[in-house]
Amino acid sequence: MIRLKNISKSYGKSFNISKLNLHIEKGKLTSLLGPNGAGKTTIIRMITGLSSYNEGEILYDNEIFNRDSNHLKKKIGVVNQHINLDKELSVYENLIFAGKLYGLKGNVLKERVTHQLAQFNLEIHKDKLVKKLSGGMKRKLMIARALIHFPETIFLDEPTVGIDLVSRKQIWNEFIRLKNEGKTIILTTHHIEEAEYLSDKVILLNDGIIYSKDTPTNLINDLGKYTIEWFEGEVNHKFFTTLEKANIYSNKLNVVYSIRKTTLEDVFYQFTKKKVN
Ligand SMILES: Nc1ncnc2c1ncn2[C@@H]1O[C@H](COP(=O)(O)OP(=O)(O)OP(=O)(O)O)[C@@H](O)[C@H]1O
Repeated sequence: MIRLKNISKSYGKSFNISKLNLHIEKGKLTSLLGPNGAGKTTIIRMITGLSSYNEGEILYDNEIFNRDSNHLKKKIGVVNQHINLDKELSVYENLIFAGKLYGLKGNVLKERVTHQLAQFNLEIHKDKLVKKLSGGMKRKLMIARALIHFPETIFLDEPTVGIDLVSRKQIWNEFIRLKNEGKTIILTTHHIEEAEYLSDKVILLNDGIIYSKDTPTNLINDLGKYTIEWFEGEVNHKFFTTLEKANIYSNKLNVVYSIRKTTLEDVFYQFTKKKVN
């Protein structure tokens, strides 16, 4: 379990996290969702030792984690939001280099690299220089690289940006496989359907403050399981706990409408609208 206790951090006057408390459960996939600038990357950077904080402590299984906790860092894999591959090296060389940084060598290193190339459909590109890869391929390589040492805890900061739908779904399967192996995964994404599909828990945050933490199903049920959607100058939504209540309401509408199941995207949209406006 990862625990943030009373974490405070500020970037001058522009952004402030004050006494943040958070538990991230072991073996689960937890998503951090929030609008641009909510603080998702800042939180991930603090938990992975890439950013400092002013106050508080971070614990991995009751052990204090700081920027010098190298033995704990070896158990972590991080996919950064920004592409930070070595673009003058090939796909294969990037994976070899990353593996060596984690102390892998010989046949073990070669086997891991071969495994990762296969998992992310990168075999045919293995000798290409990174600078010649498409954006989606670079993203896949970022994920393959972060998992080269089979980490226990995996941080994915917008890992599937720019990846096509088919590849994205293959990557989702890989994340589910990792979760089923007992890995702890922390995800940020602007693909809300990705978070709905993958997450055990979703954290909604804005301005460095956590507003909710629950399962996708509970967050959806809290808003109302059924949505009526109609257009009257703008798109309108109303949420209902039962289909019967939605039907009664819809009978009073004199416009074209649709009734559908509420999604996590509706939850996120309502949350963001309220917090940003
Ligand atoms: N190095 C920095 N120096 C100053 N301000 C920063 C720095 N990094 C981030 N910020 C500010 O901190 C706030 C939170 O940024 P952060 O990147 O954590 O948000 P985010 O939720 O990940 O956003 P996005 O969805 O756009 O990636 C923003 O207002 C941002 O401008």
